[in-house]
Amino acid sequence: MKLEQSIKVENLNKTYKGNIQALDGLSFEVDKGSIFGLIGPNGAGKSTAIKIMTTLTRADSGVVRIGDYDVNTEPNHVRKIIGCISQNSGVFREGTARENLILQGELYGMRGSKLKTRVSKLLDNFGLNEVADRIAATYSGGMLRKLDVALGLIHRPQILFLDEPTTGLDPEARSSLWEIILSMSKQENVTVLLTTHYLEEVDRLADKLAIVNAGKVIAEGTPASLKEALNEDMIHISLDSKTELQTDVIEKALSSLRNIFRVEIDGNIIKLRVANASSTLVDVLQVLAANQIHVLNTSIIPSTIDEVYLKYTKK
Ligand SMILES: Nc1ncnc2c1ncn2[C@@H]1O[C@H](COP(=O)(O)OP(=O)(O)OP(=O)(O)O)[C@@H](O)[C@H]1O
Repeated sequence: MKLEQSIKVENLNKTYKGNIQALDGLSFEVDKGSIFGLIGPNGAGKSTAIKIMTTLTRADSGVVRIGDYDVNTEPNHVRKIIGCISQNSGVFREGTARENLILQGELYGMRGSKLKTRVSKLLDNFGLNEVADRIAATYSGGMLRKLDVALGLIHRPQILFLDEPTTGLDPEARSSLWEIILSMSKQENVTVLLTTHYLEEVDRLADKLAIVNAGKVIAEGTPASLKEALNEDMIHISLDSKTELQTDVIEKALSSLRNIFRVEIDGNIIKLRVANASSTLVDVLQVLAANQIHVLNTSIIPSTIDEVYLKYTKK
């Protein structure tokens, strides 16, 4: 069954002055209520895509639909249903968190008890109650970023755009911010599109991701499906340290097997990069046993999203 889409990007092109091509046929779709990661090297075109999707700039050609609206012909409708957190903070540093949130709500036409209740809920959910009445200039980087995201959510957007939201935060602040974003997106059924250079974040958080390079999507899928498609896991085999290591025998024995891309012998551990790890491990153990090489234990280490990313972006 095809899910309802919140974002549809079709064949987007954008060339900046000086003939700098930022987007070259970028296309992808984001399911409603899901978390979607756009990853790619510096200059791949992620921020440009976000600027187009959030109506801050226009594409030269291509179609973008945000919810039920077209960014070119209905930008005002788009702006009402999205929240954006850009790389630069939008917090007014001389105001408190509460004042920032009230001001932002008023900009969206919210007033009275409705606004007050929303501000209290966001201060609560983002753990900003204690500092709510202190000016933002005194906040830590983590608190400022939380306030930024809270500002983006004040008007209950359907779709939240986060451009590198956690850059510069320490691991604890990053994980705490993500926990809140995840919980808010589930509570309020918000679709989240994020860009980040922290690949383990998209691996853990994103339902789907797209790898962008030179302005186009070069790979797309769930983190698990992309890793599976890479089909390059590691096998580590520990050998008995009491027996003398016969490197040449091991290398010769393993060279008869298919599915092994790389063999490295590190002390008493044989490290193999392989395809079809489970069945290859069975073959490896048989070959080692036939050569009287005694194995103590084995482990399969699945490939990471970093490896998927490097494979596609290094091409
Ligand atoms: N306003 C602009 N004028 C001219 N060139 C631009 C402008 N904005 C971006 N570019 C260029 O367009 C290309 C794509 O940039 P963009 O910022 O969209 O990439 P990105 O993937 O977001 O990179 P990063 O990860 O560094 O934020 C780059 O070559 C960049 O130098």
